[in-house]
Amino acid sequence: MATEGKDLSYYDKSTIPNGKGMTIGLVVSEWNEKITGGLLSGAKKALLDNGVLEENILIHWVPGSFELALGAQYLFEDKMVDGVVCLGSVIQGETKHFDFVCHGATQGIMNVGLKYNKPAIFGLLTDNTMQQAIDRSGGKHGNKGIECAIACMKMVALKKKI
Ligand SMILES: Nc1c(NC[C@H](O)[C@H](O)[C@H](O)CO)[nH]c(=O)[nH]c1=O
Ligand SMILES: CC(=O)[C@@H](O)COP(=O)(O)O
Repeated sequence: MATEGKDLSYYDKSTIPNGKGMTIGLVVSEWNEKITGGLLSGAKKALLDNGVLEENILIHWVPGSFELALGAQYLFEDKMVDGVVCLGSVIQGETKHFDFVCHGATQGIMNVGLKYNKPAIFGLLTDNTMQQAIDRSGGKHGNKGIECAIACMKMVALKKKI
């Protein structure tokens, strides 16, 4: 199922663990800041709405999506975070650069979560157009930031349960 027809902002609150004891990092790309700022707003609100204390939400900006994984690694290495949500927006330009940024960011985010055995959530929008990015960062398809914050909370809770 594509994003079309899915509301990225929807979640069943009854399935969300209480976030009171969780510390969550939000690493955000400066590139396409209007888009990533929307993702950040959604993610932060979702965490707060489900019990995560504001002082336990650690927000850090990195230059671009290619740096998201290293930003997450800094948090895993130096802070007692339970999980990190990586938020970025890559929009196709004239060249193949889009492919390399997306690939590098994707592999990096996956690998850092596996390395630290903690959730590093893939909040990267990889869009053909700015409108597609707008639609997925609080527009007609909802907010990928909300989806990713909820995914992070669920994975943190799962790790504690196992
Ligand atoms: N074109 C986009 C970029 N490019 C920058 C890279 O992410 C990286 O910061 C640079 O190559 C230096 O290492 N980043 C995005 O997040 N979105 C883009 O559309
Ligand atoms: C994803 C990118 O890096 C891209 O926006 C850069 O644009 P271009 O491919 O036209 O150089």
